[in-house]
Amino acid sequence: MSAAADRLNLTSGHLNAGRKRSSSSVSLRAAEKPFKVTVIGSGNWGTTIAKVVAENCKGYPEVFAPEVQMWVFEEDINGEKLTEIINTRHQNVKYLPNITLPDNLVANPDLIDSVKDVDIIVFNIPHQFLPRICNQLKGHVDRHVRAISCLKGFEVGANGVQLLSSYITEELGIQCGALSGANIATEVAQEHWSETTVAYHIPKDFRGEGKDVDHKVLKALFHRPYFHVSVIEDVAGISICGALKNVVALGCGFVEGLGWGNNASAAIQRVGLGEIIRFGQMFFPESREETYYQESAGVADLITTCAGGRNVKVARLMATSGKDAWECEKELLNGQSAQGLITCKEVHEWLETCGSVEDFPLFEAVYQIVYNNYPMKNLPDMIEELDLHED
Ligand SMILES: NC(=O)C1=CN([C@@H]2O[C@H](COP(=O)(O)OP(=O)(O)OC[C@H]3O[C@@H](n4cnc5c(N)ncnc54)[C@H](O)[C@@H]3O)[C@@H](O)[C@H]2O)C=CC1
Ligand SMILES: O=C(CO)COP(=O)(O)O
Repeated sequence: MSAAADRLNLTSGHLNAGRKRSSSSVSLRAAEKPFKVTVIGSGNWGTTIAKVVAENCKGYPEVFAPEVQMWVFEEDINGEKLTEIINTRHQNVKYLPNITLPDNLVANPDLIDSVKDVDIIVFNIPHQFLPRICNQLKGHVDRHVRAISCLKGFEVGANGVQLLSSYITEELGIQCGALSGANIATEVAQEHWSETTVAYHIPKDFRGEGKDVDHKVLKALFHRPYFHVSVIEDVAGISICGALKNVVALGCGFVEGLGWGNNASAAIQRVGLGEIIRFGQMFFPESREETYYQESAGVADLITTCAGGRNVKVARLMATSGKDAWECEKELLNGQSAQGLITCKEVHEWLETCGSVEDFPLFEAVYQIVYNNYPMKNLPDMIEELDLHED
């Protein structure tokens, strides 16, 4: 095959869409051996991303193996296994109802079997389950496998506060980037247009174009006509915003539930964005400030989550019902997870460890409301009292 012939000219609607820094070229080298892709996770976002990935793997057989495995945490749904329902009716009736999934997406309840001979793993589970999943995967994933984390959260432990992509790299010894954006799953699943950001560092042991995963391969894997992808390098920036906007969204839900309206919600988002950026500067100096403003994973995700995400809904119900966070999550989400409830605790623990709680009054206020029943109506004072700009 000639050099020209072995390059795929992906349609302009594919690689060329939008402003893109990483993929000025529209050509993508056919893989020597098509990359085999597995998605770990089958919740609301897990299933949506699996649909996106399966559509592209079917569309680009020169680059990807058409069959995509999706690891499913098996559940019994009215006497039927969820995996059987997905594989026969091509719907995830519990976590993404009324969306038809591609028939090349195969649900697999066996985690280890789902990553057999895999080249690319897309992690997409609620982040509290990641340590157990990584533990199970240890020894079953080759070091040349590449990964993308779609999770939003942090891991806080003996190593301090860690990005989930770094945690995956450390636990499994594989290169891992991240995908994050203004992406309410059901809207993406319904193929309403949105943008996202993928961030990935090319590893030192990169084996070459056509043999290994690079920015163009990642763009081909995730970009759809209805899901426009920007590929950048700032893994830390997109991950910090993805994790922390869930905490800010809880604050928005509280003031909305109290009936304070749009001004109060905007004030929470303003303060929240400032704290997100400060958190990045203090603990992940490698993150880039422009990521927060320019990328979908930045302020756009903050806006969409505060407008219509699950975290804001749970917090709103807490305010209107007086019920605790866990009751509200259970009542509203049918097994899905409002990640901000866990992230605000992780952030609090980390900030306490490093004596920085007072630098992040909104994050701390959200934590105190969720875990220690502080009155939400005191939120403005809780932010003001600790305001760094006061004399
Ligand atoms: N849903 C959304 O709109 C978006 C979510 N995200 C992020 O993606 C990540 C995954 O979220 P979703 O897919 O929405 O999950 P989800 O919130 O729908 O959670 C349900 C999933 O958790 C699984 N699960 C329950 N118990 C488990 C266990 N013990 N071990 C492993 N898995 C278990 C369920 O089987 C199900 O697949 C989260 O970090 C979330 O913040 C990111 C963008 C959009
Ligand atoms: O991350 C999300 C949108 O990008 C979804 O936010 P929620 O988890 O609050 O629904």
